[in-house]
Amino acid sequence: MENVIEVNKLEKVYGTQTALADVNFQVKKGETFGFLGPSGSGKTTTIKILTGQLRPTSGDAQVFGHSNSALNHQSYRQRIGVLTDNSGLYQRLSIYDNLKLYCDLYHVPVQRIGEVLQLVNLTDEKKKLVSKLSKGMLQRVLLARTLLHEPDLLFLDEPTSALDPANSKQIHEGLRRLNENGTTVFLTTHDMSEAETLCDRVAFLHKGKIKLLDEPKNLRRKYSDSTITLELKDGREIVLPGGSEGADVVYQYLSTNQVVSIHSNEPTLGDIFVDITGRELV
Ligand SMILES: Nc1ncnc2c1ncn2[C@@H]1O[C@H](COP(=O)(O)OP(=O)(O)OP(=O)(O)O)[C@@H](O)[C@H]1O
Repeated sequence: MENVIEVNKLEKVYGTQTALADVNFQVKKGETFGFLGPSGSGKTTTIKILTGQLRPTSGDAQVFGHSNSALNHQSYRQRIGVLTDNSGLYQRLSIYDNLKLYCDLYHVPVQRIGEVLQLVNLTDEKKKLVSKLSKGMLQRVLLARTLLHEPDLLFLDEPTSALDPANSKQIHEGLRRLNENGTTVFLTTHDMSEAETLCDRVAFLHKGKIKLLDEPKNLRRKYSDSTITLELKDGREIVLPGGSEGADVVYQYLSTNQVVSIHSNEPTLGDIFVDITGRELV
């Protein structure tokens, strides 16, 4: 499959602070790629390099075949969307009028407004003034604006941080619909459940280095201890080894009708991250 992003030996040093050290990864066309890491691990620096806002100290970041020196060109910018926390919305205008202004400015047909509002589930709210919106709605308007020019590649830096679960879910649904339409998404987050929900593959970044890169299900399988937990009707929980030894015991409890539930003990992405780096995600 075609690679949309190719990053080789990327390094970024700010003064004496190394933000990225020998970072290598590829993002395939149509995939949702999660760049995960705690605060200060280098996520924003990577997005800034990939969107042409920052030059790397060394190494190469290619997007759509353009090398990093060409990533601030207009032709590249038209193919990407970047969701940042910089709102730039007009408070006294409605959602619709804000989006229309953007359409006029960037020569996007106004019919597109209806499509993007539907994607972020704001069709019924389009006449509301931006000054009256909740944080979650505001974030959805910003996402809608990012999508107006139909970018092939979307960069999202912590899209749901500071949102409540209901609003995060709305954003996730919009992103899933986009992904179904073939948009490639590069997402940074420190929210591991968000990554599990949305990402085809994830990279774990720690202190500017990629520690792991794979599909979430492969990582969970790789780091699973293969044990099984049985919850019994008398309230006990029994942890059993996988394989035939555990299967025999499971069968005995099942055949005597004592079992409430059976779980395989797969780790979450958060567990794996802590295992690899020895620290919690914050
Ligand atoms: N302009 C800058 N000047 C100096 N150091 C910087 C600059 N920008 C970032 N850094 C440092 O580079 C490292 C990586 O920062 P970066 O913002 O990329 O991390 P992050 O993973 O996006 O963090 P967060 O989740 O808090 O946004 C940090 O140690 C940070 O202090």
